[in-house]
Amino acid sequence: MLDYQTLLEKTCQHVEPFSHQGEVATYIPALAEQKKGQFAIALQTIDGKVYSAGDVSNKFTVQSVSKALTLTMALQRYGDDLWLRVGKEPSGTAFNSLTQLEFEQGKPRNPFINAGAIVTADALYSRLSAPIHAVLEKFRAQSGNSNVVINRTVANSEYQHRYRNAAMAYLMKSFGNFDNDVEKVLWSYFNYCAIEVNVIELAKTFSYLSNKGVCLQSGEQVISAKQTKQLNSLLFTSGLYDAAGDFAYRVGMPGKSGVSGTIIAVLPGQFTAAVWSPGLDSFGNSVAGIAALEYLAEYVNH
Ligand SMILES: NC(=O)CC[C@H](N)C(=O)O
Repeated sequence: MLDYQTLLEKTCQHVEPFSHQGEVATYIPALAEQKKGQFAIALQTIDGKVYSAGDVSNKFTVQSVSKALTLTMALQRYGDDLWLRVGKEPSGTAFNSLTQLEFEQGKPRNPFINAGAIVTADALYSRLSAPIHAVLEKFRAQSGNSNVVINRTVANSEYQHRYRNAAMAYLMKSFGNFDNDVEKVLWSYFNYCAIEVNVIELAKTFSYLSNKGVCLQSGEQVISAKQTKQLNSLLFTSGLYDAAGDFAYRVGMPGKSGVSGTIIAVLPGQFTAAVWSPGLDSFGNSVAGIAALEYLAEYVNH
């Protein structure tokens, strides 16, 4: 097998043409300013070593990748009771689809589509006195960078253009699956999405997913080894929305994507990887990001 550093550099070369493909997200105006043609990749192995290549110092907002961490924090507090409010099945619909929610009485299919993450944010809101601060602090502790911040421009832009997410949240409220003030919970959700990192920080934040629930930076047992397996299974079936099957087939690892063009991928017992490239396919997933992980997957043992 190639050593990781060489592999990441080869991956960068391989995906260069893909990094110009796709479209940057425009439905959040502040994200529309991202430029295509950029690419970065990092991974942290379970012995704590970090490898990276490409535009490594570039910052981006985590977007829906935050859903994996907020789900983790909700599982810490609710355990399996969380599943009374959100399902575990793949949705087969877009991340921001409303239709299923009406048919299924306001219970979102899974915690990774927007509706599921918003109801998870509502659950967290009930248990935390300062939820935005708590999630940000978690990112800081697990990324090993105490200076991680929230991009206020992106958070405000998302809140201003919140119509679809607000529609989902109010629909859930109408079905009785929402406990707190909708606007306050939405604001917290957008702040989680607007946390800003680089690929190294992001890979490190999710090291616990490849390391039986133990964060390599903080040393904390974040969730149990069993819950980690369960969370990885859900990422495998639903982390890339209605493209989860294609991603599973091409990459073969649990993953979570975000509309800033970032994706994390987990190889349990080996490493957590993070990629970023802003050009998105029609499912809202990074074109070069998926191509990179597909390439990487050919060279690693799993
Ligand atoms: N897929 C995503 O990354 C979506 C997250 C984005 N903040 C939204 O709510 O629309």
